Amino acid sequence: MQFRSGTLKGDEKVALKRKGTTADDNEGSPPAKKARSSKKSAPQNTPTVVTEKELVSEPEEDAEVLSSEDEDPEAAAESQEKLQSVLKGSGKDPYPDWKAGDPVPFAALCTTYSKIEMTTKRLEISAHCSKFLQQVLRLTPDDLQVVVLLMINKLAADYVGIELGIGESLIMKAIGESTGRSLAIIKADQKDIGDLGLVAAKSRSNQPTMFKPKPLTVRGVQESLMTIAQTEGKGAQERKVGGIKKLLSAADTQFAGKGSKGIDITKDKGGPSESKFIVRMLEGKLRLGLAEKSVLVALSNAVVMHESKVKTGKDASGQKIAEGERMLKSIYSELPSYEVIIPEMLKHGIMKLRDHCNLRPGVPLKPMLAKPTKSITEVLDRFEGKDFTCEYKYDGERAQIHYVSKDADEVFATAAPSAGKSEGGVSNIFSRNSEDLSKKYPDILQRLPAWVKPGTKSFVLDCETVAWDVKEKKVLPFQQLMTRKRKDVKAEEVTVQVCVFAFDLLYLNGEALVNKSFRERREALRGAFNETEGEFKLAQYGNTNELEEIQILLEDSVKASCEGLMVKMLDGPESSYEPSKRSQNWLKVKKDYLSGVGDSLDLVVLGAYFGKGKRTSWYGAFLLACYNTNKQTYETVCNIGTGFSEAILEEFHTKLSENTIDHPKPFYSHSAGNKDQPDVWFEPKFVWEVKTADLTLSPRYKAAADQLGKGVSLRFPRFIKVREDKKPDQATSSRQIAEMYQRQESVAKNKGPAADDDFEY
Ligand SMILES: Nc1ncnc2c1ncn2[C@@H]1O[C@H](COP(=O)(O)OP(=O)(O)OP(=O)(O)O)[C@@H](O)[C@H]1O
Ligand SMILES: [Mg+2]
Ligand SMILES: [Mg+2]
Repeated sequence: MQFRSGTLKGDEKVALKRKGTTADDNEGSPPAKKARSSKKSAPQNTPTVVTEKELVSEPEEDAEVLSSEDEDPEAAAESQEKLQSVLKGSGKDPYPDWKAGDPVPFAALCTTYSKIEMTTKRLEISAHCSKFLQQVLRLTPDDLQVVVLLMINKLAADYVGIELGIGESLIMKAIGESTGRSLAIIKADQKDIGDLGLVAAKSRSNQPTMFKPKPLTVRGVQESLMTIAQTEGKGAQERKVGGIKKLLSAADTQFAGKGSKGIDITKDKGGPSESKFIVRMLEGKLRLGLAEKSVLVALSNAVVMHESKVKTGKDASGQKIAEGERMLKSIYSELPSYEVIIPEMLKHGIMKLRDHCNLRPGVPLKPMLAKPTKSITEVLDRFEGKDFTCEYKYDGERAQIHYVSKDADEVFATAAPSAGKSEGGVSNIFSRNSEDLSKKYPDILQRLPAWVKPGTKSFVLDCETVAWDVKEKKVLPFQQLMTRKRKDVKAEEVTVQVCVFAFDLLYLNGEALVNKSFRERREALRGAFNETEGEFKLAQYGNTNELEEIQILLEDSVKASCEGLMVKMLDGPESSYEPSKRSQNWLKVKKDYLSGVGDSLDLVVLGAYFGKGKRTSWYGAFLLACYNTNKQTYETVCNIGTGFSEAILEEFHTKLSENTIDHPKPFYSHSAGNKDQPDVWFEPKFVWEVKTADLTLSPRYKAAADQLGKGVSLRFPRFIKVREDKKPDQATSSRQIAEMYQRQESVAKNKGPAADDDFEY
């Protein structure tokens, strides 16, 4: 098939492909230029004009716990006040039936979950959370940590690497076996109801019970989930099913024997059913509309209220509540570990946390992220009147290196399970996801001590690992890095050499540097390390505000096999390191930016279409989605069939077919139209990086539809690579897509489609 520029939308192209062509016909085709000209010549693709008012979206909780992107301080103050009035309202405990010192009943947590699920109002959600946590603090403070972790649907901090996310088929099997219903009936119910949690609740409430098992406790459930998550090896699946069955049999004892009157799934979203929430925890998604950030805020509120009641017998003042919230947010951004913070907070009080909890080697923090830009002129506009620096943007894998030498004074019991820990020090590499990469890069850890100057005893370093051509002495493309094994790599057997490019220093010799200016941090970085050719380098940079000079830096960076530039504020509080935040103070300029879009997207694979011709046994095209962090749903954004090699299609077929599900998940937001249904649906698991010519509004897709009225879709989407370092809920958010669309439209309006290009490759 010939690619006819300007006549097809990306999705139409996929549709055509399905009629008998192969997926990568267009390998190497629609370049940005064609796509742009197509936009001019295809007026039917011109997006509907959206008014300012429509663009004002609801404030959205970001997946990154703390990123309070562009928060409006006035609105924040107002909501603080409202929250306090809600909090101070009725003093009744949310769950009366538990005595001080008793383990927290799981039913109590489920009651709170259910209340949260019944409202969409952020303040009510926070209030329910906070009241429940206050009751935990008063009656069973020892369980606080477990309760908080379950509220954010985690079994442990990310770096521990324990995750749920059990496949539908195992869960269905366990529901069937534990309730004596056949798998066929469970499947039929699932088809009908579309929500496994509710299927479990229904199955359970219809079941006559012979004896009454002991009620579940929060701690007991957490321990069982942990065991299930950690089951590996021979017969693991059977043992997992066994574990789930046990949990489900002990669930909902308060409803047991009450027959179908127990739970009416049509009412109240199934109510506080324990089975429902257990199943959702197993699936890895609670779907309460409870963002991690809200739990953090509720926790700080609850602790401040509790402390005040204990000390003075009265409610805390609004000011105290606000102070507590600021304190906990700031602590958590440097030390994102409830396992460390909660015990210290219970021991010393929330306002004393700074004395006990600080950034520390061994506990990875969420990295600071950058905002995309479309051109150097945009950078100059944004940083006008400020000193900034332009660093090469290396194209590899983000890495946070944590190190404490064996003879340092600092000893932390909470370091991640690391290679070096048993010998006394800390020596870890963490991914952007806070996953422990130490087993992937033993060669880096081995060489590390040689890069450190004698006085450097401990540090946390932010850097990019890049594949390195030892012979030619230059950076290799990202694809080379991906050919490295991910686990159990032996330093002697490394085939792909890596060079570490360091660009920030967050901690040095016992002191956190995150609040210092970038100029100072860079100075400290220079002072603490020795560069070693091909092994360890500081990121190349130039400090300039001149357009032409930046242009040259950009060209040089590309010659050095980099992706473009990272432009960073140098001085003042704005140049501090902002963990987990996509900051205005870090801007990325990519060499191959496409007008109006500026960056690639990372999308979740939800479904696929079978290929045609010789590819009937593989998938030829895929349905992709972005993530709505507010609603915790996946919103479809395009069909894609371009950019795949045969080998990769074969590989994807193998991997994806293990994750098929019979019906789309209830948290998939997709078009209901018959012709828009993919041939197969998948569990949300894989994240792919995709480039697009531009964004357009389309009734077939749902991305950012809340903000824009209609869904956004991608034109000429093209597969770039698998994002192994991103989880589905770290995919590009609906809000980012709305932002990209708005910026594209404002550029189109002001200057015409491609008028702002000040460089081109
Ligand atoms: N000098 C540098 N300073 C900061 N980051 C750098 C630098 N060089 C390379 N990087 C990498 O660039 C990344 C940011 O740009 P990139 O477009 O690669 O982001 P991404 O991983 O796709 O994530 P997202 O699209 O969510 O921002 C950083 O996370 C880091 O891994
Ligand atoms: Mg990158
Ligand atoms: Mg990206």
